[in-house]
Amino acid sequence: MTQQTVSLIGAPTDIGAGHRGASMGPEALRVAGLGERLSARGLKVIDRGNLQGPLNPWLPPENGYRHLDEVAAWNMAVHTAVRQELQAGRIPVMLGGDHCLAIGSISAVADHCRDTGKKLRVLWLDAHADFNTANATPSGNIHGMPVACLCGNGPDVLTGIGSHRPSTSPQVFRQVGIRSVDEGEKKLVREAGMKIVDMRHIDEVGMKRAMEEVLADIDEDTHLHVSFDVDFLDPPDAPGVGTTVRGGPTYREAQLCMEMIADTGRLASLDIVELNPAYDVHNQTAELAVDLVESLFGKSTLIR
Ligand SMILES: NC(=[NH2+])NCCC[C@H](N)C(=O)O
Ligand SMILES: [Mn+2]
Ligand SMILES: [Mn+2]
Repeated sequence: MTQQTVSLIGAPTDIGAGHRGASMGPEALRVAGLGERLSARGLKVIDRGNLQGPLNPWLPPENGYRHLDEVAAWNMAVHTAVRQELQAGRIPVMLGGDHCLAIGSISAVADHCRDTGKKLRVLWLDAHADFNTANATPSGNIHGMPVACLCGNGPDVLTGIGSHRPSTSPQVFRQVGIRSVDEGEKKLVREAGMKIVDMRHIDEVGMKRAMEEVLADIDEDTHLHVSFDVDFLDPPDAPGVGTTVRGGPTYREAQLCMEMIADTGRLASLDIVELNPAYDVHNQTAELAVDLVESLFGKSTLIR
């Protein structure tokens, strides 16, 4: 097999979040050895450095959105960078930054899939559904809205990023690890028919069967994008995030999830978002994220 190339793209901003500090995420992932570990897995790694965008003015929401113009500017930068790496045949790994940046990365992946005739599948690993709208949001923070925006439900400056509006549809998503959905947001995910593997389902059937369900209809034509919100993980293991929710996957469950994704051989792009070093303890959450991303790229403890 030809050697695959991974491009690391830093997007150092907390523009869509309710806590400051995710802007330090890209550097914490580098310090935790992300590039070196992927190289050691046999991948060619190019670090594109960090994108630039507006500073965080830290203002209250206006008309239901906080920092809307700045969020749009950052996402346009992410879109362009991710698109470029895909066109060059590389695997873009977007280092957030908060989860609003998935609007830019996934719209780029969706455009690329339209160009190449691939079938897009997004695995959204998260404690949250991130399907809020200006009406449903309890906070105005746009990191709680990217999935809705990508499905065309959001402000024009965000739903219009990329060459197609909407960029994608709820059918494209499989959400895993979900355990915090706001009241109005629940109604929206139900109406949209969003396929959600929530923690209750993982408790009931186990991570193995839950992931078998999630990965069932992936085939050789699938472009698999993983949007990994680090708050997916159980907070005692991963304190370095702004919005912790108790009762996430254990270390072993998260490993199995990543290993089963790797086994499909279809991973073609990745976001690592919401890592917040201001809340971390000795960079342990960044190190855990790197460990799991290695598994996503095929590291395994299997002996047989
Ligand atoms: N990407 C995240 N961490 N999202 C958290 C969203 C929290 C909450 N549902 C909100 O909309 O404000
Ligand atoms: Mn999220
Ligand atoms: Mn989250």
